[in-house]
Amino acid sequence: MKKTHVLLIPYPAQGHVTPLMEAARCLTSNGLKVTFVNTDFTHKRVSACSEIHGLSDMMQMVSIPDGMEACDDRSDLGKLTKAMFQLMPIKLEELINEINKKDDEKIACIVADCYMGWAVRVARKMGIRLAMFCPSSAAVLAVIMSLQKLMDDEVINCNGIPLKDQKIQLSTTMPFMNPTHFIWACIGDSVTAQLLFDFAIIDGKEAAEAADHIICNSTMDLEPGAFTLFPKMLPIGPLLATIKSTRQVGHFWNEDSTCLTWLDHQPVRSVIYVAFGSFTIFDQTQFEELALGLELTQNPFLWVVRPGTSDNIDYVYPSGYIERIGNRGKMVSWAPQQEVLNHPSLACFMSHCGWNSTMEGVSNGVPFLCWPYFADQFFNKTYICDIWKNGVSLNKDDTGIVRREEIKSKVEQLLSSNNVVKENALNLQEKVMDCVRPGNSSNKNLKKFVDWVKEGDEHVLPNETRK
Ligand SMILES: O=c1ccn([C@@H]2O[C@H](COP(=O)(O)OP(=O)(O)O[C@H]3O[C@H](CO)[C@@H](O)[C@H](O)[C@H]3O)[C@@H](O)[C@H]2O)c(=O)[nH]1
Repeated sequence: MKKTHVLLIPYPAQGHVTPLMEAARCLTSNGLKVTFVNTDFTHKRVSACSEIHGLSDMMQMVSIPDGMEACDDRSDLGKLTKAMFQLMPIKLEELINEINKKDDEKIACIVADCYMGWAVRVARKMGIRLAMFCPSSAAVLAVIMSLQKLMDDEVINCNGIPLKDQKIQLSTTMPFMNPTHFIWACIGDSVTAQLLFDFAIIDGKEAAEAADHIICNSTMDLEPGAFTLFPKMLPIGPLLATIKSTRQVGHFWNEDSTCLTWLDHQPVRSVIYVAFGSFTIFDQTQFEELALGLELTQNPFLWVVRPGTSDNIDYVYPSGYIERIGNRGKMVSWAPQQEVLNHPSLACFMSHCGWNSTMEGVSNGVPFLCWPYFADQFFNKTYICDIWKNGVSLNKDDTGIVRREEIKSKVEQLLSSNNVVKENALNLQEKVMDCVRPGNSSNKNLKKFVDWVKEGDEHVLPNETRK
């Protein structure tokens, strides 16, 4: 029997590839055939790190060039985004033509990352239906979809630069947002911010408007305001491999699974898990303060010290540190994070608040110590500390450093016996995990989305508002 064939294309970053691969697994387990298109560069990284565990034969992984030279620095997100915008539409069209020539099951639908909005032009030109995937919070996409209103209200100018230093609300049911925390406004320098605004955000808005549906790694309970404001956004999250007792796929670095055995030997709810996703870079001073702060806490800790990205920072631990810490601390270069967060010995998560880490921590009832670095992470911290109240913030001093005493004091505050934040984290976990149970909101939204892909436009998709 013929299968409906869907093409999925993520932005080439860790926090985009992994959740879209998980979405792909949800689609294949619902009977769809998936072609997953990475950039050549990402494809090599992913293939080098993982035998792609548990991928169904309904899913093929392919790649196209990203428009950069082999020697170019892909951590320059502005340049990368512009290069992809210029070359990838042509390459994607060629790829689809090639697939359609060979394969009886022609591409019926493109599901593009909302930061790869240029896909809308390919979909239109080739007459293929388009849906989008939102790897960040629905609130971030709600901001992108409200660009015109934000310009009309003079919150931002036509280049996306914030004009007001006061918090705004997109609707009365949405949280207050600081325009200086809009995603493009806090990515790197002004040149990078402008390139991202011009080549990802503007197109992302157009594509989100044109797309029939936008599937989101979120839940109705977490972001009711955003999903009510834009009902074409369908929460299907949390997208977690651990829900299906499988392993997360699509890593850019090799996971060090020895930390799971180490966790097995730690007391229940004792370990501080410290990980800052795939982009965060600290300078040596900050690195040392963090090391010494963890030492001061007296708790066991598991710390992901990811190899430096483009600037190849080789961190130096404080003198005698490794000997003093001994087995109380475990440092790894990349952890199987979803399994770590699911481990009973976890007490809290010191995190940069990337959206995937946020969803993974929330889904496991782990309270957060928030330390945002860039992009949407400042807003995600607002969700955690001010709206859901399942975490506390680590504050910088006047020189921009989070000091060791701050780390010690916030860990103690968070882990003290009667802390309501821990209780909030457990309550939130229950609500969020309930959404994926058969018949509940995320599960229904996924099924409706799959039906729409399979059967075409006759399916009207009102957003599944309540469980
Ligand atoms: O040792 C580690 C550390 C992380 N992860 C995984 O890597 C992903 C990281 O994603 P995320 O927490 O979202 O962080 P980033 O990689 O920094 O993600 C980028 O993309 C996200 C989605 O758009 C944004 O929310 C972030 O701000 C942006 O930095 C998660 O699934 C983690 O489980 C591991 O498996 N092992």
